[in-house]
Amino acid sequence: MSLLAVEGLGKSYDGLRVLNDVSFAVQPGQRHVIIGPNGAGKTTVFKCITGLLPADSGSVTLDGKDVTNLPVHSRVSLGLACTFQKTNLFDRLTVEENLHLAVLARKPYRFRLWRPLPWHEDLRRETRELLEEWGLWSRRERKVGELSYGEQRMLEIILALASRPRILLLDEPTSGMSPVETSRAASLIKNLPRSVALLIIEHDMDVVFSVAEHITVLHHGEVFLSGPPERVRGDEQVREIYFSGGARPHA
Ligand SMILES: Nc1ncnc2c1ncn2[C@@H]1O[C@H](COP(=O)(O)OP(=O)(O)OP(=O)(O)O)[C@@H](O)[C@H]1O
Repeated sequence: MSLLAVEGLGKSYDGLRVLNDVSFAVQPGQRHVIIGPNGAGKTTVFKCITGLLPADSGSVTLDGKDVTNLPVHSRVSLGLACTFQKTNLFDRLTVEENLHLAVLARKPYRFRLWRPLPWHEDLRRETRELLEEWGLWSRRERKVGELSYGEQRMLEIILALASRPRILLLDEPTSGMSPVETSRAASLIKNLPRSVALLIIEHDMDVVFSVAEHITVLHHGEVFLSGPPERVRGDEQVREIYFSGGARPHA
């Protein structure tokens, strides 16, 4: 069974149709990349999957459960996590404090001043494990606002993992990064654990082909092609879509 299934998704903004009958599926642990020219509807698909926007038609199924009408937080508790292009960190807190808050946010408790010590120690230990696992130990005391843009975006991916998602959606994880940062981010993404499936919107073709196991090409709000990277790489019309910007998809 697919981990995520998007079926017949349709969406309009003010009467203008931007998604039309979009269907694709993501398998457990799969690295699935969505590509398409500017305005193809990629971010809108993400917003419908996460619940930030209601779909006009179609359905979103997560691990066999229809989540089409569920709010964002319910989808998160079913194992969905997402990072968007704008970073969402606490600049004045340290790397460790940001991560600690992300770990804390996963715990199904409301804030209480007095908690048994082991509870706090568990949180702290988990935070430290994540810092070590992702090579952030030496920078744990740095204020997030002092990190480079690329480091902040990578930290955000790591924070998203703190919720132990089954599927992580990354919207243009390398946008705005220098070439060095881009290759670091690509290797971080490649090393993410297989317990989490990845659905990634990406424009950088080197990153796309180094990470993707499956690619869905969106064009004018429709799925133009969905298949393995070799098929996408060899498709003349996909090249035309990207490099001439003019081709309409075959039906
Ligand atoms: N809130 C909105 N109101 C009206 N139109 C919108 C809104 N958000 C997006 N659009 C339009 O919907 C279409 C799809 O936008 P979307 O951001 O999903 O595309 P995209 O493929 O992610 O583009 P990009 O690669 O440039 O980020 C575009 O024509 C865009 O202008």
